[in-house]
Amino acid sequence: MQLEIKILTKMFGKGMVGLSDFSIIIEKGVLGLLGPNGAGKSTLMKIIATISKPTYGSVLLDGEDIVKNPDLIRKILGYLPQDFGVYPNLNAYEFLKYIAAMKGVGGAGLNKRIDMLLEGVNLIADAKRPIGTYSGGMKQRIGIAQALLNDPKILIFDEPTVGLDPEERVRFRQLISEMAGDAIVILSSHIVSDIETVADEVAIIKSGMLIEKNTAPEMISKVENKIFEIALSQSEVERFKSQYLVVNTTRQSDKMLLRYISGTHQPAANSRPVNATLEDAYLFLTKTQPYIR
Ligand SMILES: Nc1ncnc2c1ncn2[C@@H]1O[C@H](COP(=O)(O)OP(=O)(O)OP(=O)(O)O)[C@@H](O)[C@H]1O
Repeated sequence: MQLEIKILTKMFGKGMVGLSDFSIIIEKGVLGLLGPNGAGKSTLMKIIATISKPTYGSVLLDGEDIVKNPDLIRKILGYLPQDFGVYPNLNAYEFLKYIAAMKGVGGAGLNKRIDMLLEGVNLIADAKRPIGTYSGGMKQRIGIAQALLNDPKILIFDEPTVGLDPEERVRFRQLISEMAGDAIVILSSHIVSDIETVADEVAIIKSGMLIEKNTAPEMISKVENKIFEIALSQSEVERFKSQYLVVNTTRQSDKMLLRYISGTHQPAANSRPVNATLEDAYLFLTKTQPYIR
């Protein structure tokens, strides 16, 4: 299975651009979308989920355009939107049965699948109380379960880990690894480590355009030997920031410890090299690299 997105553009009123000539090929596995606020991640996911139509461009599922024929993807799609709403008076079982009916999922195995999903998102114990009484993280988990109801071949999760505590984030990653199988899974997050642990490939988006699509180790290799730390006094920090791309600043007794990317410059005197992370690569690529056209 393959999704080929070709020169996709989404323009909103008043000249707002959601996506601009965006092209990417997505194949089986987990693709993590990273990008600053307003980069276009949700816009891209909504168009693939056929919730929104592009201004122009096409989305081909194994060669067939789903913009023209949305039913091709809808029956094999699981989607968790960013602003997932629930019916507060229904309990988890009732809600999932309702979504199953809307998706046309039924049959003898439905109750078993609902139990398995509720187990997977750790909601069995709370499954009989109204969703309106759930915490934000619990609502997010019922959202994850509903996206998986129809054993989808294409799964789209818009910021699925928002509101999840660390233990639930680990559980989510396990669930995705178990469920992914032969599916295409697309997920966005602002938490780089969430993407790094679960994604086979990462796409970095900025201003509606693709900056890089690669595996996390390949991206990290682009900043290998470029990451340094230096301890400076408070008065030296601003000048240093004007010369180098500083990715993190922490206080260390009377000094400031700056983590920075040397880029094409020589590292500053008295710096020490440190191992690069995906977060460093992300910041380097979003701050310095041109867009892919
Ligand atoms: N309905 C809309 N009307 C006008 N502009 C919109 C609309 N939806 C999105 N945009 C604009 O399109 C751009 C991309 O937005 P989008 O929500 O896709 O970004 P995002 O990467 O998902 O951001 P975030 O990480 O903050 O969720 C932004 O500039 C946003 O303001």
